[in-house]
Amino acid sequence: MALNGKIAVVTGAAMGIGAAMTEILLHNSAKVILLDVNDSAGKTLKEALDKKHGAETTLFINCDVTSEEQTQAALQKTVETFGGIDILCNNAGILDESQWEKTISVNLMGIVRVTYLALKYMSKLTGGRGGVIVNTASLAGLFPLMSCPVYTATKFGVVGFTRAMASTSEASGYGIRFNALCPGLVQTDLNDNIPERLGQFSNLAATIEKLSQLKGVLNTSQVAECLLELVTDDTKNGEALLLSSDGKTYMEYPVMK
Ligand SMILES: NC(=O)C1=CN([C@@H]2O[C@H](COP(=O)(O)OP(=O)(O)OC[C@H]3O[C@@H](n4cnc5c(N)ncnc54)[C@H](O)[C@@H]3O)[C@@H](O)[C@H]2O)C=CC1
Ligand SMILES: CCCCCC(=O)CC\C=C/C=C/C=C/[C@@H](O)[C@@H](O)CCCC(=O)O
Repeated sequence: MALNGKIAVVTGAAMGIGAAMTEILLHNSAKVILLDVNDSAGKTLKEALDKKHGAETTLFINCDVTSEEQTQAALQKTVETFGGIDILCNNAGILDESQWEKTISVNLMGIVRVTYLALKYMSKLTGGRGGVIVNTASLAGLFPLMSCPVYTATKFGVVGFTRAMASTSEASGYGIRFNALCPGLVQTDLNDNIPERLGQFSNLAATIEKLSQLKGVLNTSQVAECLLELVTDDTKNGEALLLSSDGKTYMEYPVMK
């Protein structure tokens, strides 16, 4: 898919990986709707993007992906303003093992919610143009992270949901590709104050430090490059793209006979 003039929605766009995804999409001439709960960070980023890319190329909407009402309103505003949605990057996520229900609500239920609401506008079955949905999972969606069992569970869920929806879409004719992005540790705010984020497992904080020393820490631009690949390569559907300091590779799954 060529990105020129395409309409992309990015959740969790105000900071970290989402902000880098927004930048690379704009750089490739897409228009981007930034959804985030962090109003001040979203507005600050929008102002900076206006100077660089022009005000008409982006829209920031304060939207909590755990809210059906806010998400529906944000997608409706997107379509009213830009005429459709071609690309959805389900990226919003948190790490807070002490608030495990909230973690499931944002990381897994949020992705299901935004996807189902966006289908109405994207699916060829309901008048949409088709397109691509990329869900930010994690290496912890493929390999267990011992200090973060609930975060791990949500990310395994995201990978499973993505792969199942890829088959659903193919079988039903939505015209939408679904792929999961699985980075290792990335330098963002999510990696600050790790002991507090681990809750009852804070005794294992040193294992994360060890992991970062052993495997290194990625920067957000490296993750954004992988997003670009999953969005633009029309052959990719139902894939999980792993990114670590060793490089990128597609997960190979056994085929059921
Ligand atoms: N930083 C890392 O090491 C890795 C992060 N990831 C995943 O990447 C995604 C982005 O994370 P980072 O950029 O690292 O974190 P971050 O904390 O820097 O940014 C997350 C963004 O999501 C927003 N957000 C949080 N809850 C939200 C909600 N309910 N509705 C809308 N927006 C919400 C935040 O306000 C923030 O702007 C997450 O899904 C995370 O699990 C995956 C692998 C590694
Ligand atoms: C608090 C850290 C935030 C992590 C956010 C992420 O999504 C990063 C996940 C990155 C890598 C996960 C790799 C898991 C690998 C394990 O299966 C094993 O190889 C490492 C064991 C160490 C451990 O479990 O801590």
